[in-house]
Amino acid sequence: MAARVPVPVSVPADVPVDVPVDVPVGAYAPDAVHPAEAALATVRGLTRRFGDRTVLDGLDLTIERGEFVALLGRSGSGKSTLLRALAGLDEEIEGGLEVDGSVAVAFQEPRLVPWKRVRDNLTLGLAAPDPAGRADAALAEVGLADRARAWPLTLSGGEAQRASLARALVRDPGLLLLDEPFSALDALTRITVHRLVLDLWAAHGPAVLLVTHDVDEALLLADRILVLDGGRVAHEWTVTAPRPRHRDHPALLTLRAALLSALGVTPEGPA
Ligand SMILES: Nc1ncnc2c1ncn2[C@@H]1O[C@H](COP(=O)(O)OP(=O)(O)OP(=O)(O)O)[C@@H](O)[C@H]1O
Repeated sequence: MAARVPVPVSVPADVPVDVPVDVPVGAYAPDAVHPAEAALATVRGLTRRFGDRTVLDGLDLTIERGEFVALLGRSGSGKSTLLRALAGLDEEIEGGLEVDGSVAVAFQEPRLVPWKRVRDNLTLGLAAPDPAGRADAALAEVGLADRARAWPLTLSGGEAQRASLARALVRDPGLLLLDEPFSALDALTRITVHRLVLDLWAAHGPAVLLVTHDVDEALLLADRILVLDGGRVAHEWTVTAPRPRHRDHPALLTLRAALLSALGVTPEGPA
């Protein structure tokens, strides 16, 4: 069964296709399996082929409202492919995929439109009352109230990434997809942005699906950690350690070892 995923229609022509987009409720695969009552996103038998290569192979996944999920997997295992499918950016998927809410995406590079000021990047394609007011409120939340009229190229890496988060959040998404958004940041900025993301998550309550290569990042942030392998969710752990978490928490150390093993990393290096 081929899922019918519409191309988002609310995006103006000059917007790169990969800026956050609003995906209307029920826009996915009308004939997909209905999600369980509380589930925000339900994926059933998701398959994606590129030529004769099957990258996602009958993948099942459920994301509950408000939960923070981290997705790991070896390079090329299909993490970004899954995110693109959930964002409604891939029309060639097979299987059932349903999201009961709007979806926003933040990528590894902030991908701000360089010829638009920061505030205008946030309001681009935003169909909501008082877009400028909403944008300013979101910028204040990420500590960029004074950069609303700045050009994106004048922002530091951390500022640009915070602007990118604000651009996603201003859409008040039910599901926030984060595709390695912290990987290009230096270690100190990364810690600050981790805290910011947890604060924003607590304040706004979206479900988050974070793609990361960083095992510790997943352990510090997520309620649930998934490992993608063979085109499916091959491993899954629930993280119950209270937040704020410290990486030396005994439960996290045990989980860390299991995760590294699932990713094929031994203490001596890759298996
Ligand atoms: N448009 C495309 N055309 C052909 N092959 C593609 C396309 N997009 C992705 N692929 C292939 O699908 C596989 C999975 O890619 P994907 O980017 O989802 O992996 P990933 O797990 O996110 O990898 P990484 O961790 O390296 O970012 C890769 O082998 C990639 O070459």
